[in-house]
Amino acid sequence: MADSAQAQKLVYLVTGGCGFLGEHVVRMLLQREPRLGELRVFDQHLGPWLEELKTGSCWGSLWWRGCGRFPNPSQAGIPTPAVEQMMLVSVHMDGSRPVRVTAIQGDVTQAHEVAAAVAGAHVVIHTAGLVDVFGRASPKTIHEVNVQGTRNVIEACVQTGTRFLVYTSSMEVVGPNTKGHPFYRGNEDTPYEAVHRHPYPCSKALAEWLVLEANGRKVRGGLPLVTCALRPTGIYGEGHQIMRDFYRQGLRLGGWLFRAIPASVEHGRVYVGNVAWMHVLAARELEQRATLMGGQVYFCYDGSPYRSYEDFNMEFLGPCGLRLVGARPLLPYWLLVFLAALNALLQWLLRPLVLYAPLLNPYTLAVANTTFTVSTDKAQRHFGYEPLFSWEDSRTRTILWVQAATGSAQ
Ligand SMILES: NC(=O)C1=CN([C@@H]2O[C@H](COP(=O)(O)OP(=O)(O)OC[C@H]3O[C@@H](n4cnc5c(N)ncnc54)[C@H](O)[C@@H]3O)[C@@H](O)[C@H]2O)C=CC1
Ligand SMILES: C[C@H](CCCC(C)(C)O)[C@H]1CC[C@H]2[C@@H]3[C@H](O)CC4=CC(=O)CC[C@]4(C)[C@H]3CC[C@]12C
Repeated sequence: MADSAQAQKLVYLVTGGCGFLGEHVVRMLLQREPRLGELRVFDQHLGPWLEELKTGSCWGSLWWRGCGRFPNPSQAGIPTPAVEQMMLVSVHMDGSRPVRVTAIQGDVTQAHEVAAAVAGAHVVIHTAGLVDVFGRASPKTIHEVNVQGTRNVIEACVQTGTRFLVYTSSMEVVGPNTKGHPFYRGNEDTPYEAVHRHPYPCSKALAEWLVLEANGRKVRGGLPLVTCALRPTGIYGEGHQIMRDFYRQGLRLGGWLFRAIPASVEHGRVYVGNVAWMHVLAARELEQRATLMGGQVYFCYDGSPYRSYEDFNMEFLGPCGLRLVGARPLLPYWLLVFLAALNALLQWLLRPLVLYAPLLNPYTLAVANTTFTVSTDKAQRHFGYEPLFSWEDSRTRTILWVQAATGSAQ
């Protein structure tokens, strides 16, 4: 954004701002976005950590809960959302100047709630999504949140005049595909047959397409919308629930995990702090580099090593006392396929009675068992991204989190 606007304070909205990635994006913006004037955190479930922002702030006295009014609602004739909100005032980590943080409890599937939250924002970072590959939610719900929710965000930008939209997509919009073709250290231009059947990747692919297609649409006031999509591979780091689940599973099994996937199958992983940093940089650079970045996709990458899903997890779980048994998978692949199919059948049979959603199902097995890694520098070339955290830092931070989250610190 223009130099003359150096002093201009920008309003950012982060949807899904209380999720695993969203929280890191919010904290990163507060720490590293000098032009941040107001930060709106929109989520269906507001996290208690938002209140820590207030505690950590010397401006902490200004705080309302359930005030029911949004600061800038009438700007585009948008009604205020009938949701609980809280406002608090926080500061940058360097204590330089205040930033207003507004937490908005809302649902992206509700167009009026999204429009009210977007009104007056300069930039929207849309990370909210239903991440479900285990069959916990129905395909319809996944579609509503991921596709209709994204459509609502785009329409809200157009209606209210917000020009910059960064969408959190996923590697899953590319693959692994249903045929199990490997994607070996590919980039954004690598040809690949992207064929999906599972509701989650289908929804992410459709939502990404909507976002990219919206690039260039005229927003209220006549200027063009500028959009881009970031595609993380498997994200890890502080707050990664599946990592914690694997740790607990290992503890239940006496400190052992059993190899199910060959070590030669590479699964792309990226540290959450770097994914968040990439979002902040992309959002910052969208105006200045609109022609270059508008309508583009970027894989998220950093210096995390290429490993199998299980070997990668052991980088963190090993130092927490777990061991991975077997240089090769202990069970033959056909048996895993059978067990995954059995799980799917049980899920279907039990659905009227109870939700049975184990980690192993035909889809997760196929993803874990198909090489999918990226090697690219597109984000560096287009908007100057360099990972903020080295592999060593990312690893240490994640280990400390697993230890703290599970009480395994020695
Ligand atoms: N976790 C991963 O490995 C990857 C995640 N992604 C994408 O990153 C984004 C964030 O994912 P995570 O942080 O892992 O998931 P998460 O589940 O921790 O966070 C998603 C957030 O969105 C919120 N949300 C869900 N439905 C909502 C609704 N209807 N209205 C408002 N908020 C709603 C949730 O409350 C949650 O706070 C998602 O869009 C996901 O598709 C992409 C690649 C990899
Ligand atoms: C849960 C899977 C591991 C199961 C191992 C098994 C079959 C031996 O029990 C996870 C393996 C790969 C994960 C996915 C991958 O990292 C890509 C993703 C991207 C997203 O956008 C959302 C999450 C996920 C689908 C992720 C989900 C867990 C795995 C399938």
